[in-house]
Amino acid sequence: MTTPDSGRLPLMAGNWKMNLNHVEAVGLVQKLAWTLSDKKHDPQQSEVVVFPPFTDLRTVQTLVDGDRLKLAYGAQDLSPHDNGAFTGDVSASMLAKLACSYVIIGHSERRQHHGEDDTTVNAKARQALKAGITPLICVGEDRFTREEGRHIAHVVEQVNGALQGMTADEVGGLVIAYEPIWAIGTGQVATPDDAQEVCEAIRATIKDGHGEPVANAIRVLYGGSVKANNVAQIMAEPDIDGCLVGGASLVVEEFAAIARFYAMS
Ligand SMILES: O=C[C@H](O)COP(=O)(O)O
Repeated sequence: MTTPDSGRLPLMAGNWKMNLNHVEAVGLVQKLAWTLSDKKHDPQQSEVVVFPPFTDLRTVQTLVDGDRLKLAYGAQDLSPHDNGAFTGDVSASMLAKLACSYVIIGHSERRQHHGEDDTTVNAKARQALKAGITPLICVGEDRFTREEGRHIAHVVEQVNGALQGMTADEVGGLVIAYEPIWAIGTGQVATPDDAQEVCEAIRATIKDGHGEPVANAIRVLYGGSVKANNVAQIMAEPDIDGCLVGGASLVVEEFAAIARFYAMS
């Protein structure tokens, strides 16, 4: 298999959430890099990114740089502010100093537990872009919204809110992850058809707002109970360019298999 017809390099992102201390982070990153190399992972077939907690970022940076690992890394959140009296926050420029390539923004757990709305997500995404870090913006509906049949409208509203006021160039470099909340950590992965329906709507929204070339360039991921045994079906969908993986990214063999979805028959 070669890079998909879309020309978009699949992205397999491992969100560790609030797990692993720095000793465990060293173990996981080393073992992941070793496993991918042992299994002859082809970086032209998928880009692999890990998202450790803030406290592990320096450790991961040192490992990736020192051992020239073929892994990228990013942060799970950032401040919407430049700097100043914002106790506990971490700024985009701090993450840029740690050479983070990506930052997750608007994960449903941030929206749910920290009251983040689309305005916050937009402000954070702008901070990331200003610092040269690629935002990975999460959107997705809860079970109630889906049962009412409002999931597409809900996600489209989140996407438009997150991208408010951005230029086509800025939008073209983003990653958007569709994560239905009811699928996160539940084992209830969305069907490929359901995931495709929403990812297609996300791309259509980008096309309406920013034009076809931008819509064709942007990578749209699916997240929610992705495992080695369901990734191939999800990745077969034309508007899904990768996966945002939680629990399974903490298990090296599982995440390595997900990253190597292209090798599954
Ligand atoms: O960021 C990752 C998502 O929340 C998915 O988590 P999960 O793979 O454990 O369902």
